[in-house]
Amino acid sequence: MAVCTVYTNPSLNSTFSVSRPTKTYLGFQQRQVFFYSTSRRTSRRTTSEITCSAEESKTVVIGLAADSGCGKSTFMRRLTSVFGGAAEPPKGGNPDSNTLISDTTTVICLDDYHSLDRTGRKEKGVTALDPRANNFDLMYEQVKALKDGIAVDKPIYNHVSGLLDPPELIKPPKILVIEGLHPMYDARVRDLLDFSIYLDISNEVKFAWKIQRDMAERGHSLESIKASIEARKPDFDAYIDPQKQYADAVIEVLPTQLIPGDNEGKVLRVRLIMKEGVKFFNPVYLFDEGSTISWIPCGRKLTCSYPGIKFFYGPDAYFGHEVSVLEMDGQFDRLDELIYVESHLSNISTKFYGEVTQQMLKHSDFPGSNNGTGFFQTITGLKIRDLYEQIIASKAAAPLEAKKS
Ligand SMILES: Nc1ncnc2c1ncn2[C@@H]1O[C@H](COP(=O)(O)OP(=O)(O)OP(=O)(O)O)[C@@H](O)[C@H]1O
Ligand SMILES: O=C(CO)[C@H](O)[C@H](O)COP(=O)(O)O
Repeated sequence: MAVCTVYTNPSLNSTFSVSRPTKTYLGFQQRQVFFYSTSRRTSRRTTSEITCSAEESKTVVIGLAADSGCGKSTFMRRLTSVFGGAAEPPKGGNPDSNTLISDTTTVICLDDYHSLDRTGRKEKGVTALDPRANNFDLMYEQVKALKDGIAVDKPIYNHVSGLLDPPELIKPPKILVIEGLHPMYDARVRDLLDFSIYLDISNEVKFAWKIQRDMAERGHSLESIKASIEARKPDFDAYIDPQKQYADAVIEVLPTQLIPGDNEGKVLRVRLIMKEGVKFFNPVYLFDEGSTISWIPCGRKLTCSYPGIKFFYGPDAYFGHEVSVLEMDGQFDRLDELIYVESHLSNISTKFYGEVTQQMLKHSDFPGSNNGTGFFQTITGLKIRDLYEQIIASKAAAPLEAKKS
C-alpha cells in the first residue's frame, strides 16, 4: 500500500492512512481508506475519504515552452521568486540534475524525457526537437501521476555527458512547472496543464542572444552558432513553434520599431499576448479594458533616453482566439520609476502597491530587467500565483459544495 498521508478522525477516535487512488468522484481521485484502531483494521468508504483525496490532488501544472537559449531559466527564476524562497536542485542528488525545487514549486525540464541520448540522436540523424527523440508516453504518465499526488522516478538527461542518468525521485509539489521544448506538443500532456506559456523569440533576437551567450560565455565561433541555429530551424518550425497556438499567454520578443532597421537585439519590442476566456486568468490591461491605447510614458515621471519607450494595449486575434495584447517597445533607464507604469496597469494580481517594481528591482541583474521581457515575465509570474490561489480556493470549496447538494 502506498501511504500518502495520515489523518486523525476525531469521531472514530482512530488514525487512518490512505492508499493509492482507486477511481474518480466529483473530479477528485478517490482513494481506498484504511481505518486503524487498536484491536482491528477495517476498510470502508466515507465522506472523509473524499475530503482527504481532494487535499492530496492539488498540484497545479504550468507548461512553459521555448527553444533552447530563449530565457526559460531566467523566467523560472523570476517565477519562483514571486512565491518566495530559493529554488535549488534536489538535495544530495545528481549534481547534473535539471530540476529546481522550492517550497512551493518544482520545475522539471522536459529534456529529461529525451529517449535518445546524444550519441543515439547522432546515429539516428535526429535532433532533440524531433518527437522521435522524446518519450511522450512516459512524460504523460509522470506528469499525470504528479498531478494526482503521486511521486515519480523521473529520468535525468545529463547535459554535461549527453547521457541518460539514473532517475531521481520527484514528489508532488504545490505547483509543478514543466519547461522545455515540448510541453504542449502531446495532446495528453497539454490537457494536464492548468496554464501554458510560450516564449516566442524572433529569429533576429534569438540570434543576438545566442551570440552573446555562446560566443562570450562558451567560446563558440560565429559560424558554429549560425550553423547550429540553421540546423535546428526545420525541426523548430515543425515541432516547437506550432505549440504557441495552444498557449494561454505568449511573450513575443521582436526587434524594436523605435530605431528603423535595427536588428541588434539590444532594444526590444515585447508583446504579452493573453488569451481571453481562460479560467482563473484575467488579462492585464492598460487604462481601460478592451480599448485600444497607445501610450508614451516618457516625460516628468519616467526618464527615457533614446529611443524612448512606447506602450500599446488592445484587443486582437491570435490563431483564431480572442486575445488582449500589451506591448512595450524600448527600455527603462531607471527601474525605480517603473512604479509609474505599474500604477497605470490593472489586473496585474499584485498583493501590494508596487510589487512588480519591487520584484524587478530585486532581480535587476537578470537578463531583460530593463525591458519588456523582464517586466512581462514578472507580471506573468504574479498571474500564475493568482491562478494557483484561485484553483486551490475552488478545490477547497468543491467538496463543501458537493456535501451541501
Ligand atoms: N530577456 C533577455 N534579454 C536579453 N538576453 C536574454 C534574455 N533572456 C535570456 N537572454 C540571453 O539568453 C541566454 C539564455 O537564457 P536562459 O538561460 O534563461 O535560457 P534557457 O531557455 O533556459 O536556455 P537553455 O535551454 O539553453 O538552458 C542568457 O544567458 C542571455 O544571454
Ligand atoms: O534543445 C535542447 C534543449 O535544451 C538541447 O539541445 C537538447 O536537450 C540536447 O542537449 P545537448 O545539446 O546538451 O545534448
